[in-house]
Amino acid sequence: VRIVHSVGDRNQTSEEVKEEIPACVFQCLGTYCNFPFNLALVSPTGEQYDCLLKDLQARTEEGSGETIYVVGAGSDGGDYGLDEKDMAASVATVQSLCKQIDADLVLLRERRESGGRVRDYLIRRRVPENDFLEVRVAVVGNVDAGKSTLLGVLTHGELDNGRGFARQKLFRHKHELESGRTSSVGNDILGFDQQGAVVNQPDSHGGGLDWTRICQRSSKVITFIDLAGHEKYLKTTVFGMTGHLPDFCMLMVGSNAGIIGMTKEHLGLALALNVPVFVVVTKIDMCPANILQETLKLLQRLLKSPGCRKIPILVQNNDDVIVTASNFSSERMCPIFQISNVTGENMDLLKMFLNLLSSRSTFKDDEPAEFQIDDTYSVPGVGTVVSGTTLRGWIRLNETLLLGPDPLGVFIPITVKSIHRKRMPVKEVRGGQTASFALKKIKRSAIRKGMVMVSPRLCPQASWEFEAEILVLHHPTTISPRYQAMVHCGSIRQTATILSMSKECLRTGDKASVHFRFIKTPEYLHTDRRLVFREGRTKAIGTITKLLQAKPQAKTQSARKAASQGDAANEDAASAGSGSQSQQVRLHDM
Ligand SMILES: Nc1nc2c(ncn2[C@@H]2O[C@H](COP(=O)(O)OP(=O)(O)OP(=O)(O)O)[C@@H](O)[C@H]2O)c(=O)[nH]1
Repeated sequence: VRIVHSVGDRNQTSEEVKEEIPACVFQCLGTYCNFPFNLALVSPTGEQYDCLLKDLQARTEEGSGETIYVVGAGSDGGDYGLDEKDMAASVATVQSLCKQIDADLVLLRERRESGGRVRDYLIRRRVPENDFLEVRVAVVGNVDAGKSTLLGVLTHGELDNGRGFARQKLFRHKHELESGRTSSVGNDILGFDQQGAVVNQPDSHGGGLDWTRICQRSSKVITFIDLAGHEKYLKTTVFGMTGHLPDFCMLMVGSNAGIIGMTKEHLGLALALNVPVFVVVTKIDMCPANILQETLKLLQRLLKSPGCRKIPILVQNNDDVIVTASNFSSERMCPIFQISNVTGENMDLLKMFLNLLSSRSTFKDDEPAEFQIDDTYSVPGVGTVVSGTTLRGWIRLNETLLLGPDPLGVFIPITVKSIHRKRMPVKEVRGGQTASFALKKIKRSAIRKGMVMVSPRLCPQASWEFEAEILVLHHPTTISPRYQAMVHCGSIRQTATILSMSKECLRTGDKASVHFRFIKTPEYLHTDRRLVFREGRTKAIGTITKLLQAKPQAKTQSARKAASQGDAANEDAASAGSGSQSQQVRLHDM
């Protein structure tokens, strides 16, 4: 549980406190220094100020550039409150701390407690122009739950009429997406400025959204990964949940229809992949009260069940939003919103919550780059373009990375010709950010989803075989060696065969160590990565425990031929002209 920082009890004097504090409390060591004394923010000593600053730095780093900060609460988490004068002094201290780390302070709420006022602030670091915090939210739920409608309402700022008005806008947008310039998984963006106001403004003529403008004005951009609700698209949904690395999952439930169809399936998938889930119950304007209560009751029961072990919280007001958002990354808390896309009821609570979500990806400056490819494009005049997620490190323009593995397990050097982030040209991207790269000297057909581009420092190797600890969630009969099913791991999606297992056969609910082998090509894998193993209604989840390496092989004749064809194709693309900027801007990176 992310602990909301609390300083400023009213129960002790600073002098009493100083005597009690062991010296180690002041050695921040990069962790929180939770002052067990009052007035820490009112008039901190130099040493205390430094400690508070280090603490704030650590907390904003952990929260990918932001944190929720409580002024006037007890160090034990209890609310004590400050009088007006001490509150003003404390806020001045926090403002000064924020200035040091180039962050802004936004008041979220003020409460009155027995000892005075308590305030919650959002502290958000300023981002350079053309940069923004990025949070990915996968949108799942059964057909007709109102997914497209909600995304239309959120991103276009106009309410629905209950007959598909809001989603039409999205479809117009999607139609653009479908004209070959996007991934098969639809996505939409919602930008928030530094104060938490929505910046999306569709143009008055076509109703489209200018992504570049949104990104330029935003401090934070939420990307909704709109996954299909229909069962026949489950493969795409699983790919979206594993390959697009969502930070969070928004599970939509129609209040009148309840928990039907794919709802449980999608929830199970999010749980299997350890993606924190929040639920949005829609259509409350048209649902009789008793049916709504029944849906909520069943939903809460499902979330609390041993399979889910969540703590459902019905979000009713701003206080609930702040509490749930502060503790959401813990995965156990599961906020439930009840909204109407037609009347707009509770939409502000949902927007406030989205603004407070911070990315779960952590970033270290010195890590070697790793980028996973989830889609490829061939853009006239530009050449081959790949889109995907930067898992770690920095990737810069004109940098040379290793792309692979090809069917022989070989990685080849590749140069990044241009980079786009949300359709905006940029010079670099870093871990946690999605991007599109135009690549030099490679044919689109030589690249497939699941390949990676990594720093040569990583000396990447491809694996045909691996071991994983798996848990069978569902299988109608038994699984035994030679069984084949689709392995989803990150953006890898390939059939694998079970070679051997630590048990003779596996049934629903069984756990085992399993030795897999890919059937078509070796893949670039990591231990500790989650995987989903599925075939029809059969599903298992697991974690990779061991890679069984296939040595990188010397280039064979056919590989050389493929590479030279790539060169030729690329030269063609280059000679077709380089008026690429506008075309690339239209590209849909995630
Ligand atoms: N009255 C009312 N109607 C709604 C609400 N939300 C969505 N609808 C309507 O419900 C219908 C289905 O909504 P969609 O947004 O298409 O549902 P979906 O979940 O995206 O469905 P798929 O894309 O097929 O998975 C549309 O006619 C919407 O106008 C709501 O809050 N209230």
